Amino acid sequence: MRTTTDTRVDSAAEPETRLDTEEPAGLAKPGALGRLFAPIRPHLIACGVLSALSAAAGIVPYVAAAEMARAVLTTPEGAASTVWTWVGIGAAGAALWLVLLVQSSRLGHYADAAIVHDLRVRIVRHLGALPMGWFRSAGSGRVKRAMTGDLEEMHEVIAHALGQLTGAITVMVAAGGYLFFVDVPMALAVTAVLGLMGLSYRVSMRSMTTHVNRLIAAEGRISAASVEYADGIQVVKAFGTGGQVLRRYDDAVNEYAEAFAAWVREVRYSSAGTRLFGSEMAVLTVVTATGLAFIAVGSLAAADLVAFLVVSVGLPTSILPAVSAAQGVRKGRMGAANIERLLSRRPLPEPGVPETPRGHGVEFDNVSFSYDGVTLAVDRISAVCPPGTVTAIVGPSGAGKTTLAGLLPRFHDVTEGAIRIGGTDIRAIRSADLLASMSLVFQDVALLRDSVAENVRVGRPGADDEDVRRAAIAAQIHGVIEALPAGYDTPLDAGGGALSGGERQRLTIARAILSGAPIVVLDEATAALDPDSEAAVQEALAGLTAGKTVLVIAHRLHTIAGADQILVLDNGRLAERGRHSELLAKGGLYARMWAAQEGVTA
Ligand SMILES: Nc1ncnc2c1ncn2[C@@H]1O[C@H](COP(=O)(O)OP(=O)(O)OP(=O)(O)O)[C@@H](O)[C@H]1O
Repeated sequence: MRTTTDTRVDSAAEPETRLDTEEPAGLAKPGALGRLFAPIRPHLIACGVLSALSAAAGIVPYVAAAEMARAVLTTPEGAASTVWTWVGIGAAGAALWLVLLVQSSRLGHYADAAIVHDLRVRIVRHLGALPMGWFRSAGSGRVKRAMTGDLEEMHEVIAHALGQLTGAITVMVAAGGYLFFVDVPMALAVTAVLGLMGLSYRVSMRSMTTHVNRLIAAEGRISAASVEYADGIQVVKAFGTGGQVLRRYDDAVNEYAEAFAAWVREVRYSSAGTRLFGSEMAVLTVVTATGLAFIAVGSLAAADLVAFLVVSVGLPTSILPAVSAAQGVRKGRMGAANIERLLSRRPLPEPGVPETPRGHGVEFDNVSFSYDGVTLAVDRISAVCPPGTVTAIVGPSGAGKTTLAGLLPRFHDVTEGAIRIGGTDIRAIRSADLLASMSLVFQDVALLRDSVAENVRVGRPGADDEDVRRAAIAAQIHGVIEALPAGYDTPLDAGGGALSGGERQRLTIARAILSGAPIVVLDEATAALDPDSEAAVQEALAGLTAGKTVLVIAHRLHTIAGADQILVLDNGRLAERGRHSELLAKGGLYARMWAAQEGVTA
């Protein structure tokens, strides 16, 4: 079965599946940020206004200091009252700066909490409505990125970057205005230094998107190679393929380092220019040199130079946060684009007027399905699976067994034909009811980070401890659970911790038994279990499947020799159908597969 948690190295190596037709991260319709932030626009505007006012108030103490100096230096005798007035103005500015800063930060964080919560709920609801097949194709990394990384970028923009940007712009305008008011030629000299800083910054950011996308792609390959290594560690160790996997990891790391080095190489001069022209040292040097020269020729008063020294030297420190804020906004735009793309994925269509199936027999009626719209993974298959019978699906690897079985719980919707349960098209059944009507037991056993009891109770939330115990007994796992350190209360990690493969599978069988769903879709484990475990699993399955409509994807034919009907798939088509003895007598594909397996196992 092709699943996201398969332990096969080859499947883990696939960076993208053909189903996942998303554009690369970050390349999306512009304006995503604005659209996602629409519900909190009034808050953001208020936050921006408060940040701007706070930044303007923050300039006042500097201006006050400069004005005091000018007053004292130009008219020392009558300066006292002017000085005290500016002391008052400066103090009021400082107090206002603090109050407004706290208010704008409070508002920003409030808006942030509201929108991030809103987006989280929307994402979770949307993920709940997406077809299961999407999760299998996109992988857990995509889901994790939307729930964590992309949302963090949003937080960065709302809670920090917007305030920093508006603040920096206000400082530039307010302080610049004051400096032009004091002396135009000097103000032009300061503008020239800061202009050079802006120019260098623009040059260094010219090809940022290209470099960032290259880095993101390399990062993706590094994490794919790490997951591949961790997921396939058993195969890697057993077959000594570690070298090959590690080489892929090395290549990805080298590509990342090379991408980074290329970026650094390209921007080394422009970045240095940004730092140099954006430093207090540069502004101080230019202001002092130009100011003294102007004083020497009599075009500038010494008092005015003091004003420039007080106000302009602090400008780079106020403006530089805007540089990182601008980057934060860029990243936020990428995160918003990713979230918007996820939210725009088509959910599983729900029926307008849901129907209730009359019975639990399953019928595949001329069913076809294609992942890529070109090749049919399932090609016009018809079969009837009456209630209380076992239908086995067999066939070579890639024949379409997993795909066909996955169409029943609507992991994907059929491309053509129909699947019916109790005579009702599954697309006319509410998806929650559809899933409640079946137990899915897959080989990539999904366990929760919770106690053993809760892991079984997932089958029927609200079931009491006695029901859980009875299900565990029927699934032949009760004895194993009792032997665990804390019995049913033993915590499990997602991988199942101390439980063996067979035990983990029996735990999910217990879960399915507890659910009591009338249809069972089962993917038999491909990994060979030891004879004792296999016998226990088979007994557990007998407890699960009695009286149900059972569909089993079988890899080891001897386990389904007693099935009521066997569908033999080949290349997406139904090659043969019948009971074990009939198919053997036919001497076709099934008989050949049987001979090959018996030959191997004999
Ligand atoms: N998510 C997917 N996206 C695109 N193609 C897929 C996807 N999953 C399976 N396929 C393709 O569909 C075809 C049928 O695959 P499927 O996994 O159903 O076969 P299978 O009989 O279950 O194989 P196996 O026994 O190896 O699990 C194969 O050609 C496979 O490459």
